[in-house]
Amino acid sequence: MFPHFCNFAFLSPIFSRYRQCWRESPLHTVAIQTSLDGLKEYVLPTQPYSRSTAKAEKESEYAPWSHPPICTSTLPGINDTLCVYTSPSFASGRGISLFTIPSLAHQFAALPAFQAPLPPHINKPTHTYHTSAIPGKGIGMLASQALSFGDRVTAHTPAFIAYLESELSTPLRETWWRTAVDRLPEGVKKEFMGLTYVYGDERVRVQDIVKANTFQIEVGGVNHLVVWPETSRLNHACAPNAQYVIDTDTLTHYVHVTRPIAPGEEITISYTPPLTPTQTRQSQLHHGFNFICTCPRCKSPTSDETLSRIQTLQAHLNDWSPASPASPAMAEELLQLYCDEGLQGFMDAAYGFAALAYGAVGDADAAVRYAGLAREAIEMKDGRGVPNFGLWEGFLEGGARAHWSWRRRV
Ligand SMILES: C[S@@+](CC[C@H](N)C(=O)[O-])C[C@H]1O[C@@H](n2cnc3c(N)ncnc32)[C@H](O)[C@@H]1O
Repeated sequence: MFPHFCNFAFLSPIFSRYRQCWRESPLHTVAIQTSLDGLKEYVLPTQPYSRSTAKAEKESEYAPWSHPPICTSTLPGINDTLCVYTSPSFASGRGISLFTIPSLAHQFAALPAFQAPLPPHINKPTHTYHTSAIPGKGIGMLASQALSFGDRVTAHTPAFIAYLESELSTPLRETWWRTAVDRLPEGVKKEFMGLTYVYGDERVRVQDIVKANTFQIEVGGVNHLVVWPETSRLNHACAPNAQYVIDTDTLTHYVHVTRPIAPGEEITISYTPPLTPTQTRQSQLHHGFNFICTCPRCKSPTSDETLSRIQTLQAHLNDWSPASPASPAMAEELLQLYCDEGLQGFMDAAYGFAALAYGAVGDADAAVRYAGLAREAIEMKDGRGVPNFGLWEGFLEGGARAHWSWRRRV
């Protein structure tokens, strides 16, 4: 049985913030939903692309894609075809392959990522980390030097993007995805094929790799699975010391440090929403990622009590009725609890509550300080395109005194 894989991504403007699990069916029970006629239109999955083919001479017709797209027949559930699009020259020759519908490939191709040279820090090796085997976790990423809040750990473009569908059978999907991966330049293809997997079944190796390593993004209203090979080595912790964000213009996956990391310490992100109870997180990790989390938060006897106190405090701070017990002291307690739980990468809401709580008692300096921290935390977690970023930007531009919350609790 295939488990499902969960991960998150946040995107705009053609993207939107999204969090969802990828559920896959067992290989042996998946019905082939495309007609046999459609098979005639498939190319051989492992047939290597030859630039000497006549079609390659017309490559500019397909720019930025190097090959004439090869497509499925029209799939009834989406009333469209899915095609393989590859650009070996993407990101200075790192390359990228997509499996998506033509209109969305067009949207991807219009992104700055395809239209202009990428900023030089993207896809550059950094000296911040190295990979190593971690007992019980496979390969992980360890800090190569002391890292501080806000330090950038990685900035990479993806190798593989696939439309999330349930139209194709697992074997057929494997055929198409393999074609997409086979067309990548050798370096990134090797990295992709060397990534970890869940089942170990060679027949579905590409899907297996995607299952263990994918993030999801929504593009034009459609979920896509995305693999960033370097970032894939980040293991999970329920109190992670790093946070990721995706720049939708450049398709770049960034990872930043959210609390000090000592040399040799493992760098981690959270695969699950960390403000859910231990059992929920455990179940998601087990079913989605096939491992039992043994991190300190999962073993802590008081972590769930702290979560419930966090929720109570947030409910009070969100209560603007005259009877509300909300106060700056309550906001400070909330901030402390987030820190105690190791959730420094998820403090945007807590900082926001603090900004409002201080503004509500007429402390403009503290309100502005916390609004700035809320904006910074959102930028690091969700990017600048999300509405909450604009909300705090607006607060800071207008000033605490102009905000609706000003002196609302005096
Ligand atoms: C995205 S990969 C992370 C890198 C992976 N460890 C590797 O060897 O390439 C996800 C897989 O890593 C392993 N993993 C990640 N975090 C873990 C943790 N906290 N404990 C145990 N295994 C973990 C699981 O096997 C999971 O399916």
